[in-house]
Amino acid sequence: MKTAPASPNSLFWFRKGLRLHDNPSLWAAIKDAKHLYAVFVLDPWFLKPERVGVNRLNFLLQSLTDLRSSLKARGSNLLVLRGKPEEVLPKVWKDWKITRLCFEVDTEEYAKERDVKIEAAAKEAGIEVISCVSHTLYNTEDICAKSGGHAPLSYKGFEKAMNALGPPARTAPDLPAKLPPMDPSSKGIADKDTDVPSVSDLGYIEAVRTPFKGGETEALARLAEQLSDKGWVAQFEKPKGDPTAFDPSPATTVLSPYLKFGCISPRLFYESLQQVYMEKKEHSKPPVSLLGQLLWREFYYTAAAHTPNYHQKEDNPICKQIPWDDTPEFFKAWEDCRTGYPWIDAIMRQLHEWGWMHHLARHCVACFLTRGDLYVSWEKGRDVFDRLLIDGDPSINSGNWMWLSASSFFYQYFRVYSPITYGKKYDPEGKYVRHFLPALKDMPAKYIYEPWKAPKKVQEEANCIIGVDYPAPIVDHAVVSKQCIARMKQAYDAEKAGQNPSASPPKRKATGGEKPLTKMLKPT
Ligand SMILES: Cc1cc2nc3c(=O)[nH]c(=O)nc-3n(C[C@H](O)[C@H](O)[C@H](O)COP(=O)(O)OP(=O)(O)OC[C@H]3O[C@@H](n4cnc5c(N)ncnc54)[C@H](O)[C@@H]3O)c2cc1C
Repeated sequence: MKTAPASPNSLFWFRKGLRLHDNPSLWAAIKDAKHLYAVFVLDPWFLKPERVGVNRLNFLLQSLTDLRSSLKARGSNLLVLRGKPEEVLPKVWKDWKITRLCFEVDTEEYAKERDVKIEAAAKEAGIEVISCVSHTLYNTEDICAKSGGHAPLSYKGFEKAMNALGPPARTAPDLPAKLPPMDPSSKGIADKDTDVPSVSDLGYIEAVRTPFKGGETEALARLAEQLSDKGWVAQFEKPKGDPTAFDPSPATTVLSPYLKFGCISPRLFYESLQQVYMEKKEHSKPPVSLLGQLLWREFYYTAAAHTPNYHQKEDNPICKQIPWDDTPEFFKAWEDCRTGYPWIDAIMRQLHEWGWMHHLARHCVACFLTRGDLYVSWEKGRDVFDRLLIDGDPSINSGNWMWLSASSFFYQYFRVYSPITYGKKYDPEGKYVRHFLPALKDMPAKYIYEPWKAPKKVQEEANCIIGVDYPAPIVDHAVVSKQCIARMKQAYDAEKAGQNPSASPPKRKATGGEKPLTKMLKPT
């Protein structure tokens, strides 16, 4: 057997885990290393506005810029390479005489397939490969092992498995102030095209609008700031909290995009929370506490990594086979913020502009698209979120969409969010709606959630004619929500009886029994 060289030339491949703190794979890369080459590979497959929206791409590039300057401060650098990792990496490991390759474990389906290929090619080239778990609190396989060999499908089951494992591993120590250098004579390391590009360099023309900035520096500051109000942390309870809060800041931490890209370590978040709880003995508990939220992340990661076909309805053993409708006009109206329900359209506008919305706001639009009103497949909504969210994270996203559409995890399909009264409860004046839908900014509070009910004169005074300046509702919630519940019951019953309801989906036209309100409710 070939033994690893005493002073390896290490290649560290950043993918997620865009941070220097708590980075065990980076520690493995620098151990006794003579040289360290840190790279990120921009795969052109992802770099398309129809796959990744401008806000998330920009967030990623900001994170890379931040990482680059942190590495430079430690005598190293980050080289941004372009192309398919399977092609780019073998080229550089030959050029740079690499003998050790390190990266963080990624449990997403596409990443696992890619990493298996890279690992095999590296080993073939005589390169030692080391990868460590640090994107999740636990190795998802260990959770499954404590849960009878499968992913727990309830939070209780998850907690039981987790408790059997004990607390997660401690965060890795801080890295040394100086990292091993690159060999200055190495081919290509000073090339301009290894700099971090901008979104426009990558062909994006749309403006970046999200107020959130990517990077480890920003993430650490955000974590410190959010946890500095210890009373708030101790009392945190979801689903309490205001989904309409946006100015000056939302009601939850907005750590999700930083966790998605690994700008912040989940174990650092975990340890920081434990410190607060040590001080504040009276505190909320999972699943509703802030720690509970972090554990939901872990729950979905475990389910995704150990469920075949998790990201689709078909052949997914945990997903109910509900025969959703194929009504592209409904789907498009939802995606383009044109349902005529201000609460729904404002949330979708926040998604387009910020790439982030409060959890309960996500609930409302996901319920509306699927089992609540439009009866469109969760996979379609998931894809829109996947493209536009700055925290778009496949394991969490698909899991929550299955939950909200009552396809898995949650089965109370008869509990539907009202697109009229839900937002009003938190924000009777409609500040949130006015901000994200300026067409309605002068609509009196009385009509802000149901502008089609405003008399013509009121609409004129508000400079917002329904059907002209803002659409009339595409469906009548009071009617369609009842139809949807009945259809969900039918689908559940069919599944119980062993039938496959997907085989013959009942037809439902956009202009069916419920009549689109665009025609039904003429503005008076
Ligand atoms: C339909 C739908 C789709 C979603 N898609 C995503 C997604 O793509 N990426 C994503 O990170 N979250 C997703 N969520 C979960 C949740 O809405 C966000 O994680 C949360 O709103 C992010 O805001 P925050 O960081 O302020 O959360 P906080 O309440 O401050 O929670 C802290 C962290 O806990 C985790 N967390 C919180 N809620 C959940 C949850 N329900 N499931 C899993 N982890 C959770 C997140 O990592 C979050 O950053 C989705 C929810 C729904 C209903």
